This record gives sequence, structure tokens and C-alpha cells, in this order.
Amino acid sequence: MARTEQNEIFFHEASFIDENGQPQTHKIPVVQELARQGIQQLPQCFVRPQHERPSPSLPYEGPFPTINMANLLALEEPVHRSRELAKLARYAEEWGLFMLENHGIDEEVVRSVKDAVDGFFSLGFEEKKLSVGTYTSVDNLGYGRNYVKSRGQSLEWIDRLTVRVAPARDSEGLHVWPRKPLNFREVMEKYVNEARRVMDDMLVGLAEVLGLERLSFLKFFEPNESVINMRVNYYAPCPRPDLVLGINPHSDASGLTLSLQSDTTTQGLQVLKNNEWVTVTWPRGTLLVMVGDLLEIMSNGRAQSAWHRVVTQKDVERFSVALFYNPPLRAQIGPVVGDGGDGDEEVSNELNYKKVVVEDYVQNYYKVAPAKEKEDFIAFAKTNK
Ligand SMILES: O=C(O)CCC(=O)C(=O)O
Ligand SMILES: [Fe+2]
Repeated sequence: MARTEQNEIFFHEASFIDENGQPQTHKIPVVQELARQGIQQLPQCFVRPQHERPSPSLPYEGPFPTINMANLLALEEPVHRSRELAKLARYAEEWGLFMLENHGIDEEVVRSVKDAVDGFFSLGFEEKKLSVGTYTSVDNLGYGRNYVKSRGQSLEWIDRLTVRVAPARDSEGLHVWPRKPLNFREVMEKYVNEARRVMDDMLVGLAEVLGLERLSFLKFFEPNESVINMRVNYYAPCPRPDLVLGINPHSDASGLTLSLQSDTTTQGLQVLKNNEWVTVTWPRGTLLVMVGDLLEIMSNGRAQSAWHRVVTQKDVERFSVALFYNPPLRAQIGPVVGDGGDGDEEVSNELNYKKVVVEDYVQNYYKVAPAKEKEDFIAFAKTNK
């Protein structure tokens, strides 16, 4: 058979420890490059078993959970504010995520983040690799593939860039920020500064509406030691969206996650609600807030982390920028229970979760991932009741 000229295939390298405790390296095709080459046939390594494939999912009927941040902060409008707070409690309990409008982050700042991401992902593969250094000791950070655990697992249709933004000293001495575009770091740090304020306000609002002291959650997030990881998820157009996932189902091992997405689409993210995958409708200009496992623990289960996944689209590229906001790695967190407003102190046998050290929780999470269901992750912090 005559051979036509082959396109060069680019690979990310993934190192992992296999089930026998042996270090392994696995080569993973760079999804963006496959898409750039216009492949029509999906490589087998991305094809999911039948039961994991995304069946068509309809957008949620009715207005998608949305919080208006301006109302939340409007102390001089107590009626608006308490209505918004009530919604916040309901969404945190029933959905684990919601859209955030009127978030107050300057439009220009958001625009510049999207431009910086576009600038980075429009570089060639080798140029991207050269632009970003590698973390030597920290797994799952840097430019590359998503977390890989074994050779047999279906690969996710994604390339991603993860940077530890805070504490800033964690990336000192390591070259981990992209050098291109030139303003990447400056733009992202400016955004993260504003985003942190939004997340802090959310933590205060959530504590308040759950009948807890205002700083009950925020107190775990010591400003100089808390960790913010920024993950840019890039999903290239996919020839067979019906056979793949952009990201496996998971909950985030964070306190809170705050995300923005590209203007190319209003879809991509799905959340499990009443055992059904629901497509998140994501209007332009809104941010997404997600409850992570650590906040579920801190709230003794009243806020529920969202079990979510990402689907891809045929001719549409999409990116999201997720900020994972965590207490310091060495911090011990645990459920905070108040008196529920009725003056009766809760007793300790009503605790559904144990105290855990953040680092231990995260380590276990990566040991378990990819998980089949949320319980696989969160069981680590549950009391045996
Ligand atoms: O792309 C998205 O909207 C979600 C990304 C996500 O779930 C993650 O980075 O943990
Ligand atoms: Fe996530």
C-alpha cells in the first residue's frame, strides 16, 4: 500500500507508579496537535467504554443556579441580600456549583486572561514546552497532559497548563510560568488577586447562611500560606465527541474552585444532579463557583462538592481557567458546626467528617483517582457512623 506522508506525532510524557510500585513512563499524544492535523479518526486510546460515553444531555430546564454577587454584598439592601444568601445555601447544598454574575472583576482583566491563554495555546508544541519549565518535585503541575495513572485508562481529550500561583514563593527558583506571551504572569496574578477577594466573600457568605460565625471557613485560608493552583484546561475540537470525555468525572480536591471559560461556547461542563448528567449553561461574562471536597468537610456536609465532568465538541475549541483555592497544605481542617441559630450546641457525634490535614487529603485523592464515584474520594474524611 502506498504510504502518504505521515504527520509527525507529538507526545506528552506521563510518569506514574504502577500497581506493582514500579515507576513507569507513558507517552500520550498531544491532543491539540492531533486536532491541528485535522485527524478524522479518533485514536483508540481516547475511546471510552460504552458506559462511560457521554449520552446526549439536555441543558437544565429552567434557570441554571445563578448568584448575583452584587446582591450578596449589598448590606444596605437587606431584603435582596437575604434572598441571595438563601439561594447561595440552596445551591451549595443541592448543586455544589453555581454561576456567578456581577462578580465585580474588571472586564478588562478577564479579557486579558483570555487573551493570554489564547496567546499561549496558539504557540507550537515545542515552543510551549520551551516556554514553560517543569516542576521537578510536584506532580500534576506544569504544561502537559492530565493526570494519568495506568497504561490502560482511556485518555482525556485535553491539554493543560497548571501553575501554582500562591504562595508565590512556591514557584520562586522554579521556572514554571510561561515566558510567552510576555505578560502571562502579570495578567494572571492581577486576575488571581481579584478572584481571591471573590472567593473570600463566598466563604464568608456561605458560613453566614449556614448559621456559622462569619469567619468559620475563611479562617482556614491563611492569606500568606493558602494555595491557589491555576489550571488552564484546553479542549481542542474533537472528531468524535460522542466517544470521549475532556475530563473524567471527579469532584475537586479544593476548598472552592472559581472558573472562567472561553467565549467560544456556552457549554462543555456537566454536573451530576439526581443521578443525571446535566449540561451547565455558562453565559458569557459569568464565572463558575464550585464547592470542593474540603469545603464539604468544613461544612460537615451541608455544602456538597460537585461531581462533574467535561464533554467535548466537534468543531469548537474551548478552554477554562480554574482556580483551586486551598488552605495551607499542612493545615488541619475539619467540620465546623455552630448552634444552627437555635442556641443548642451541636454535639460531637453529629460530625459526619473527621479532621484531616489538607496535604493528606490531596495525596489520597491522587492515589484514588480516577474515581468511579465521589465516595471513593471523600470517604477518606468521613467518620464511621
Ligand atoms: O473545563 C471545565 O469547565 C472544568 C474543568 C475541571 O473540572 C477542572 O479543572 O477540575
Ligand atoms: Fe474539576
